[in-house]
Amino acid sequence: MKAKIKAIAYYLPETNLGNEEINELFPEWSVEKISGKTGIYNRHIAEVDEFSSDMAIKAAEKLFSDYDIDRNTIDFILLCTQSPDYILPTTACIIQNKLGIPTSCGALDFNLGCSGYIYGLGLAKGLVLSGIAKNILFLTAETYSKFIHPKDKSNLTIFGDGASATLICADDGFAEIAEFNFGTDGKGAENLIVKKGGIRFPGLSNEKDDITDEFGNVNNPGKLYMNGGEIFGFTSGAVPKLVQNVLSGNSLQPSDISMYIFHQANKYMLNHLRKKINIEEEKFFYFLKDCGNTVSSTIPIALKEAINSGDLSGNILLAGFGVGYSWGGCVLKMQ
Ligand SMILES: CC(C)(COP(=O)(O)OP(=O)(O)OC[C@H]1O[C@@H](n2cnc3c(N)ncnc32)[C@H](O)[C@@H]1OP(=O)(O)O)[C@@H](O)C(=O)NCCC(=O)NCCSC(=O)CC(=O)O
Repeated sequence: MKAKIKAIAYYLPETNLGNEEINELFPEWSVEKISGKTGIYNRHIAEVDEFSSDMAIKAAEKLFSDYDIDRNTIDFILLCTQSPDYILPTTACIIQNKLGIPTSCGALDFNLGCSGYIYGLGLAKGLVLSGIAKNILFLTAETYSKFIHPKDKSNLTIFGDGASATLICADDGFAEIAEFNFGTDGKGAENLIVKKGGIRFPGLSNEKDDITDEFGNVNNPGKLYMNGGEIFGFTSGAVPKLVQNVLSGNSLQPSDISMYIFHQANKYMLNHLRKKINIEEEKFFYFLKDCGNTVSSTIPIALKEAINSGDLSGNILLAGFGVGYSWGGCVLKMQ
């Protein structure tokens, strides 16, 4: 038996945040400076009353209608999110009910960021190959905008909200999910973190807790903190090794890969990785201009766009890396 991807869809919220608006707030960063550094021109931002379940449901409904999928066949829901609607219950349960998927399905959330799509494919493959499930609805959804401090220009330029839906089936689909490689280093936990709002430090962020650092950057323990330099250093070390491990785990050479689709962190990071790993530009997919870094949704969004562009074939190497630290990669064999 093989686990295969049968369908992918995604959803981006309607409200846009363009570089012009960010430049109005932070005149020291011109429109060109932002796009030149990040490769991002626009992000989509969830409405005040729009949450991860709402976005994941929209992505799933699009998947069902675009591919004419019968929701009664879904027997497992996986949701990757770090911005769940509630601490409990699991958001996947709310989604099962709202989508009208049969109660005979399993459903769970898992908390990962930019490596999350790869982990989800791994979990889905395990469920299929063990015979536990046949048709898995794998969702990713993040509303990072609700974590970002309005005065934090660095995170504002990079992250956007979004959701994706992928259907993984037993022996039915356009891409076989081949071999994986995973890694974790919790030493980096402090470098990408929202400290407040869990159980250790409960409560909402409060303006009086704002902290201004020596460079004038403002943050707050209830908002997203990113040490960009440290994350850059981690990624630069971990991802080349990850790619090597994924290639050897699949008994492939770099020349056997027809397209590399990495987590779309930002252009500066992606260009650095592409050059360091020595990947030809035409084999390296970029898709972040209009949506930014949507965390666990960047890979499925880019994969969908690469499929739409019409020339995806052979072996595709996916790689995700980020918060945790956590990383993972795998090969898709296009059918
Ligand atoms: C954030 C960065 C792009 C910042 O780049 P640098 O480290 O070079 O920045 P720096 O502070 O040294 O500044 C160098 C010059 O770049 C400018 N600069 C920095 N950030 C900028 C931005 N966002 N837009 C425009 N200009 C920017 C500075 O003003 C400065 O300009 P001048 O030279 O004119 O003074 C980079 O550190 C990076 O790529 N870090 C990794 C971030 C990342 O990948 N995060 C997501 C992974 S995890 C994830 O996605 C989420 C998850 O897992 O949940």
